Amino acid sequence: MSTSAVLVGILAATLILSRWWSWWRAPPSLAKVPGPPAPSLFLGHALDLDRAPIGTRHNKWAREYGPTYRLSGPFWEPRLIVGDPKGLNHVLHNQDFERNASDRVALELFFGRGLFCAEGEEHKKMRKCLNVPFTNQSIQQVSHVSFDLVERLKDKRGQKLEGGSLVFDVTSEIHRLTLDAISMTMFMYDISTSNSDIPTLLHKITDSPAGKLSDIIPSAFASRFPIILRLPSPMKRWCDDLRSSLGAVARNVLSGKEAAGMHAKLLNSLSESEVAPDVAVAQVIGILFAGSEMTANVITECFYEMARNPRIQTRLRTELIEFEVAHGRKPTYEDLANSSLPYLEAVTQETMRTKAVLTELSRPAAKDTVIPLQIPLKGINVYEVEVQARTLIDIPAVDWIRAQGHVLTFGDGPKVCLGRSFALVEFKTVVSTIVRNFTFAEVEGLDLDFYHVGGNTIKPMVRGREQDGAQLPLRVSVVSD
Ligand code: HEM
Repeated sequence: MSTSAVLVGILAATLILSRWWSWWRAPPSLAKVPGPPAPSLFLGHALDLDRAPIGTRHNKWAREYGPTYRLSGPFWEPRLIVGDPKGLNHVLHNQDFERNASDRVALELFFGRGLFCAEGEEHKKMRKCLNVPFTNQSIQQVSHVSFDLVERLKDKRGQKLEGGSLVFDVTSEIHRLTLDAISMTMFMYDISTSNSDIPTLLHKITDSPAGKLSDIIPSAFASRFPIILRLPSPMKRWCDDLRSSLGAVARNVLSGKEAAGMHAKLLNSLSESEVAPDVAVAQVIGILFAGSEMTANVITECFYEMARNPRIQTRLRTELIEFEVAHGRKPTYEDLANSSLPYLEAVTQETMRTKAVLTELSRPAAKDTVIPLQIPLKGINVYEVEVQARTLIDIPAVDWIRAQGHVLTFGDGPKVCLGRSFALVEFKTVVSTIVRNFTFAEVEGLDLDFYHVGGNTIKPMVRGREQDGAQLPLRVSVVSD
């Protein structure tokens, strides 16, 4: 028998024993939490949940079992789903719940040891340093970059369409735009014109489909033995390559050749806080990644909804045209930031409310503790759940949570999104310019579903053509004035 087979055998046996030990030690209250039966003996709900289109499982279970219920992960690992308003607030604001150890190792592989891997005092210190370049004043100073980029995209697309209409995948252009926006504002670096391999690597990492057995089994082991994530794999290779390419950009930024705007503030803040060079590089990489991927996803989801709701699209365009007529100019940063266009503001808020692109916020308990609830556990009428250390707690991005007024799109608590103000202004800049100049329509005969993909985000796929990867084909036409 080969050494690797023996190693896998030992790991499997240890995992099964440790799961059995967890079950045995589990507080009785967790065993009493209601939940759906697992469709697979060994994989629990993991495979089914990862393969199902977004929104089709959690919403149904919440109706049946209430907002707090229990699922099974691979090898009988209990997962507590907390959609209760008081419960989720408690989890997100309390230091007894930390980011998943395997997520932290994965994020360290992605970005290096920065904000995404830190907890407690270390996280607080890093966050204080990184908050400095994200003030409204700094965002205003760099807002022209997004305006210039979207104008460039508008002109390029306008020329290709020659006044007519075309069907094309809108995701790639928007991803490139948001990557350029963050890299140019934060780092004075234009990735698109640099022939860099960064966009291709990002694409490979974030478009790798979830729901594959070959991913679920290792990630089940990784939750107990995070070191597994460091073993050779295509994902690890892409991450290493990405880190070295982004690292080269980051080191250039940190050498401080150019010093203006947000870039200078980030630089000064990192140097004043005496951040070690490898941590500074990790912070820069993390911001580049988080700043491009999430914003692109939420913008493309908005275009999809515009295509499905022509009435809303027309109303938004009318507001934009009326604004231009009344003011003799296009909306500026101040107009967008101060919500001077009420319908654009409503479209933005509604997109943020309904399109959380991070599918779930996972926070395992760091110690044995109790989660208070507003709505009692179904069937047993109890207003709290006892959890033991390492119990995996998931807050899913789903309709019933939003219906209670919790917009968790940017998370909440001490780890709330660092770039939310930046993202909101960028969203409004891109959506207002593109919708003013182009119309979007669904493509007849194509149905789209949204799936959980690698990188824990949501991406669209064409039904029946899922193997082609993430894409959002829409019919785009030029608006004639
Ligand atoms: C619409 C766009 C965006 C969405 C939906 C989004 C969503 C989120 C969410 C849900 C979290 C919390 C994760 C958790 O609790 O574990 C988060 C964290 C974070 N986001 Fe964003 N984000 C967006 C844009 C951005 C941008 C533009 C940047 C940077 C310029 C950014 C940088 C970060 C960073 C650094 C964190 C980690 C915060 C910490 O751990 O303290 N995000 N984001």
